[in-house]
Parts: sequence; C-alpha cells; structure tokens
Amino acid sequence: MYRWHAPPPRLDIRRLRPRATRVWEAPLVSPIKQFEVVGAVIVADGLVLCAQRGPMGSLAGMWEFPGGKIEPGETPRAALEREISEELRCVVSVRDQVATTRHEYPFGIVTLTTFYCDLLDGTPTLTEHAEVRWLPPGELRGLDWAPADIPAVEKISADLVA
Ligand SMILES: Nc1nc2c([nH]c(=O)n2[C@H]2C[C@H](O)[C@@H](COP(=O)(O)OP(=O)(O)OP(=O)(O)O)O2)c(=O)[nH]1
Repeated sequence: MYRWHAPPPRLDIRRLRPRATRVWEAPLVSPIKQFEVVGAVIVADGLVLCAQRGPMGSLAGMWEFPGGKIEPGETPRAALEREISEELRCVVSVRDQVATTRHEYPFGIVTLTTFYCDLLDGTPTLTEHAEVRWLPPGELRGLDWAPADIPAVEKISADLVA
C-alpha cells in the first residue's frame, strides 16, 4: 500500500532565534562614568582666576576653573558656591553662564558648565590646587588647560579681550 510521507520540514534559518544570553555569558562592559561639573570664572580688576590641579589624580597639573561635581539635588549655581567655599575658602556670587561643554576623557565623560563669578568675600586660598594665577584674559590661552575648558577659554577671551 502506498504511504505518503510528508517531507521533513526544511530548516528556515530566518526562524532561528539566538537563545537568550545567560547572565554569566554577558560581556563584561562597565557603563561609562558621567560627571556633571561646574567651574567658576572669577573676574576681579579685569583679571581671571586660573587654578592648576594638583600632582595627583585626574588631569594632574592641568589648568582649570575652580569648582567640582554637582551633588544630587543641587543646582549648578549652588554647587559652584559650595565648591568655591570649600576649595578656595572664599565667597562668590554666580553671574552669567559662559559655556557648557562635554568632553570624553579616558576616565569618563565630563559635562562642564562655567559661570562668570564675582568675588564677594575672602582671598582665594590653596587647599587642593597646586597654584592659582590671576591672568589678563588675553593670556589665558598660554596655559595648559584641561581639554573640557578650551571652549570656555575661547569664549572668555572673545568676551573680555578689549
Ligand atoms: N573643577 C573642575 N573640574 C574640571 C574642569 N575641567 C575638567 O575637565 N574638569 C574635570 C576634572 C575632574 O575629572 C572633574 C571634576 O572633579 P573634581 O575632582 O574637581 O570634583 P570635586 O571637587 O567634586 O572632587 P571630589 O570631591 O569628587 O574628589 O572634572 C574645570 O574647569 N573645573
């Protein structure tokens, strides 16, 4: 007696789905760290305060605008007032924003927002920086700035150089 056999189902590779990756097979990729940072462009008597980072840690020896990371729940301006009080032992009032830039460093991505500031009280005192210098705006470009700061340095030079 003739028996009809259906042909075996053909393998359709489009229907093959990769099986779910098991946790222990997932690639070990740590997320890129992100830092929200504020910097103070303190201007007094036509001079701009520049600060050199200490010899240890990230961007050692490079020049920056004093400041630091914004803490959770803090506004950028409040963070800047706090950082300047902690780092330079003086009081500033925060004025207009200069620039916001994002730079990818080997250790993470820094989004730096800089503000013009007035010095209200105190004399900048070194607590963690190697050095501070008051420079005319036209001389800012001569320092070895942290890469995230370059657009702000350009903007300040354009704003303040007569
Ligand atoms: N403060 C400051 N940090 C800058 C500037 N440009 C720039 O790339 N950075 C980088 C350096 C650091 O990696 C990061 C800020 O970290 P920080 O160490 O100064 O911050 P912080 O005072 O909150 O430090 P910490 O308490 O976490 O130790 O941003 C700048 O103009 N000012």
